[in-house]
Amino acid sequence: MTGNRKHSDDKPQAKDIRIRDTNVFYSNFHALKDINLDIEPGEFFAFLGPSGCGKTTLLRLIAGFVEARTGSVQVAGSEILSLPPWRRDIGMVFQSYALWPHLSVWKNVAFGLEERRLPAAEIKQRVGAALEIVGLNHLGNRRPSQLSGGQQQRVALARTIAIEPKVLLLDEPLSNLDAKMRVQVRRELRDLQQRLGLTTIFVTHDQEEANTICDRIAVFRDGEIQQTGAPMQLYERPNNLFVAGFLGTANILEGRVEGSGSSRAFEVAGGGSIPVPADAHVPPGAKLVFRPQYATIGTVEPDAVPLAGAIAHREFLGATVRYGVEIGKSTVLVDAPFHSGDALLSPGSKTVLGIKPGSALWLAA
Ligand SMILES: Nc1ncnc2c1ncn2[C@@H]1O[C@H](COP(=O)(O)OP(=O)(O)OP(=O)(O)O)[C@@H](O)[C@H]1O
Repeated sequence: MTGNRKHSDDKPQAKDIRIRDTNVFYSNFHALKDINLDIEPGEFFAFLGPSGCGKTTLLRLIAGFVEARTGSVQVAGSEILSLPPWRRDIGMVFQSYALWPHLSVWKNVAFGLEERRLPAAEIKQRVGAALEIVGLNHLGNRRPSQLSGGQQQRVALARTIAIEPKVLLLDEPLSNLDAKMRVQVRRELRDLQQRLGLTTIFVTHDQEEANTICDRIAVFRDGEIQQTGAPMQLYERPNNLFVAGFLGTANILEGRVEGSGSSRAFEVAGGGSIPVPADAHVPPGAKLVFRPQYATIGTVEPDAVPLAGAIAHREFLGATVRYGVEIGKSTVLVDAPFHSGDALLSPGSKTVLGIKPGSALWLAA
């Protein structure tokens, strides 16, 4: 992108981030608890979790706006917690974009470079290159108020890229955009991140956003990381009920495991029994969890177990019909494929679900 990059492919060398035994308090409130996390060079990594779980606090800790009581954060092998924010070489894009309203797009992008007192020729080159990367070179003279939300977001990105950070931090950067723009801009973000090869952390509470653009995700809850993994891994093999419920729709059947060894069975609260596969690891207090597409409705395949239920509600979604089905004390969601001419099941009618024990998850809180 600019003259002082050392690599032949014109990409900065991607940096890794290592976070160890990190605790953050706001007065007496324990906001981050024993965080340990490795982010690989060039990874697009998401901090995902509900509001107030500590995602932004960890991002701000890395950026230098929050202090840790214990622990360490290393970027490319160097400890950064003792450095002030401006010496960390970390670029952060805020939810609000934080653009200067009275400055042109060009001036907004140049601002951080002027602060660093770079030579005018280099500023010109870097601003031009950064605006080129985000496709806004033709709008350099406009003010932020004369841009769409997506364009403003790209100016904020350009401003951050221009300082050539080692690491890019994005704090819910799409939340001010409407649904259609969000989908478009998130693809652009992914594409840009790949081209720049920058290690990037993306904070979001939207699992679809995290799933679609990130290589790996850390799921947060109450200041702790519950699980870290690739989106598919978290979806297919969640550690607990919270992670299962946060990534996609998870049906939880109330009940308990009884028996032992090869005769274990999950006794469904309100009626029904499902054998537990011999190799299944079942934590104490586990519930049976399954995804809506892993049960059949009205038919039971040979390796599945029947459970009697009643239709509580239905939603016609086009390619599928999503039924709410009451099974004992639980209501679960099941997707049935829809073909033209199919008769839909009516709320109140009795039905049977087919559940394959092998596709079930056994998860505790
Ligand atoms: N400056 C502060 N002083 C005291 N408590 C704070 C401060 N900043 C954040 N908190 C609290 O710390 C917890 C974590 O906040 P944080 O902003 O990291 O959450 P988050 O997961 O990013 O949430 P959101 O998605 O709503 O932004 C919350 O309970 C919040 O109220």
